[in-house]
Amino acid sequence: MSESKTSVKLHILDISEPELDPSSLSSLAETCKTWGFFHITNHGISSDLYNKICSLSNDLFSLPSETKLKLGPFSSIKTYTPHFLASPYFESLRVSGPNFLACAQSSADVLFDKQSSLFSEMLQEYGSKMAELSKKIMKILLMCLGDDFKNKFFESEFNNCHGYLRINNYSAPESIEDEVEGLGMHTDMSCVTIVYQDKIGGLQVRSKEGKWMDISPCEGTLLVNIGDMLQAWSNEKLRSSAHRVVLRRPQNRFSIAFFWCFEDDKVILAPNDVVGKENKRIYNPFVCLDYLKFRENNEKGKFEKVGFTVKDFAGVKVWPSTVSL
Ligand SMILES: O=C(O)CCC(=O)C(=O)O
Ligand SMILES: [Fe+2]
Repeated sequence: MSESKTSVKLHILDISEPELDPSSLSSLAETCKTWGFFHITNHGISSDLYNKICSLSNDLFSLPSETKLKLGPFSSIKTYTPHFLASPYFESLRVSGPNFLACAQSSADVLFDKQSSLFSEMLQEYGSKMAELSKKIMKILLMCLGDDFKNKFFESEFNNCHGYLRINNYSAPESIEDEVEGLGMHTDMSCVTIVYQDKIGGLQVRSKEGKWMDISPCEGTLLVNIGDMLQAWSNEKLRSSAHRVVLRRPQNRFSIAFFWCFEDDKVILAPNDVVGKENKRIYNPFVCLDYLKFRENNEKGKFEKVGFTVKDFAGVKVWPSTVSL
């Protein structure tokens, strides 16, 4: 595997600030256009809540495979992604909102005879805080795109967004001589994703030139990235970057990703004001669910691999202006 020894330095946004000055907004806009990733600080999620969720999730992931397979991918409930589907080192549990409690509890009920509701209650707290954070982040991103865009577009375009969580468990590689892929290259299909990663590291973003850059864990911050839906809606003023996870240490890695998405029947079309007079629209309008299905069908149940991205699905084809025959 090609190794990267370079870390990228990303903008750190203080999400508790009521007003952002123009220079912070322009620096954030630049980071979003170049990398599509940034950190947020003062986010209100305690490390205590995260650690408790990790420890309870660990009880779940430690169960025998046959037990976990009751949750998917071939059962009716479909909240579990086993090893070997995305990567031999990766398994995950999905918890959908807005009722994170009910969703987590229905998974726990299948696996455990007697289970307290602590796990589900914590995921409810985590999920609802993430939904609130996503709204704040989206409003700030709209301010980055244009002066009055928060007032103009938040209620009308983003009010019906919904979120789901994926708790990711990466097993330790047997040998550390070479790094292994914990999660292959992909883009997220969301508007925004918020990732809480532990201290192990290994998340990498692909630069525009195709170079893999490390995103080192940054104490006290959460990582935010732009997904495909927002890349299309913003006419690529915000970038949905390919990323992956590499494992280099003989240790388990753990992360929780929250995906904030448009509603299934939403027609995604960049508003004229967002496209701007001097630019051309680079995506055709499309229905959110059609894109999700396109990804699912093209990956044969696999993970979100690049190759069938939103650009392949809805990008306006550019024909050469002169064709030599
Ligand atoms: O585990 C991570 O740090 C990132 C996970 C990720 O990219 C995803 O779940 O889409
Ligand atoms: Fe991702």
